[in-house]
Amino acid sequence: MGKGLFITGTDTEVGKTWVTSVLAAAAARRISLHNAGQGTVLSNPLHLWKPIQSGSQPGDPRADSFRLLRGSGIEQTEEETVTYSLKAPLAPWMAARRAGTLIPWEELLAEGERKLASYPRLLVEGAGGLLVPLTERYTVADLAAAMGLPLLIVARTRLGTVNHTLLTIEAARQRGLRIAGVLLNGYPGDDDLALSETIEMIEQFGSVPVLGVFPQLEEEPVSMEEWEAWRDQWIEIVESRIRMDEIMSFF
Ligand SMILES: Nc1ncnc2c1ncn2[C@@H]1O[C@H](COP(=O)(O)OP(=O)(O)OP(=O)(O)O)[C@@H](O)[C@H]1O
Ligand SMILES: C[C@H](N)[C@@H](CCCCCC(=O)O)NC(=O)O
Ligand SMILES: [Mg+2]
Repeated sequence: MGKGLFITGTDTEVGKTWVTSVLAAAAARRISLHNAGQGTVLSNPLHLWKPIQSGSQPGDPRADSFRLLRGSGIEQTEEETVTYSLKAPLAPWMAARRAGTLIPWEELLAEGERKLASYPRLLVEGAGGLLVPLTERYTVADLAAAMGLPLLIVARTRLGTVNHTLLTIEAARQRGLRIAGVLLNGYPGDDDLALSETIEMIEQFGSVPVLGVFPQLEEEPVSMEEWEAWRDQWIEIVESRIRMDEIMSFF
């Protein structure tokens, strides 16, 4: 069985797609360097999966399936990246219901199992936060639990995030989920004291490590060349500010 991490967030729009793609880019680079040192070349060192996306279709530059691949530089198709795409920008259960369908839960789990068995490393991005309903019975947390993957929780840096993060941690623990750690995203660089206090509160009350802080940067690029430069810039940030060894010990 391959190893993997399930990336969730304290909310929708916290930066899960952004964080997942730059972690994948940095991890792929590390793996390629390691393999080259050993004289082996692996074309796909890791695989990305967005089980369900709502509000966009493959091919749309705003779709998570598109941005995950552009941001990471990982070579896989968008069709391999996302399993179900739903038109309405809503919780997947409701987006599916509005489309007159239901996400087939057993098939979704089977696809997750297949991916875990097929790839040495898998990064999975949820939709919205941990308790977002995917079907009339199951949430994002149930998918992470069924796949047996530890959680990486992406949170904001602004006021309010301590509460959101601790609630997410508590809900995860209640469901028996393991937590690899928390990543804070979008720090505007304006108050280092408040940032370190936020980290201290999350670590002390949540008993989880905060594995790094991503700064707030300019908006995402458009052209291929811009995406490449964007990636390089983020790989440097990951290598200098994120505890990548600890993150990679999980996948
Ligand atoms: N560090 C950052 N600096 C600047 N903008 C960012 C940063 N991280 C994310 N963004 C922007 O914030 C928006 C939301 O990010 P993203 O799409 O990654 O959120 P998400 O948690 O994946 O949301 P969803 O629940 O829809 O999957 C995007 O427009 C993204 O470009
Ligand atoms: C539409 C969003 N972008 C997201 C789903 C977010 C659902 C949030 C529901 C809620 O917590 O109220 N979809 C997705 O990640 O594909
Ligand atoms: Mg996303």
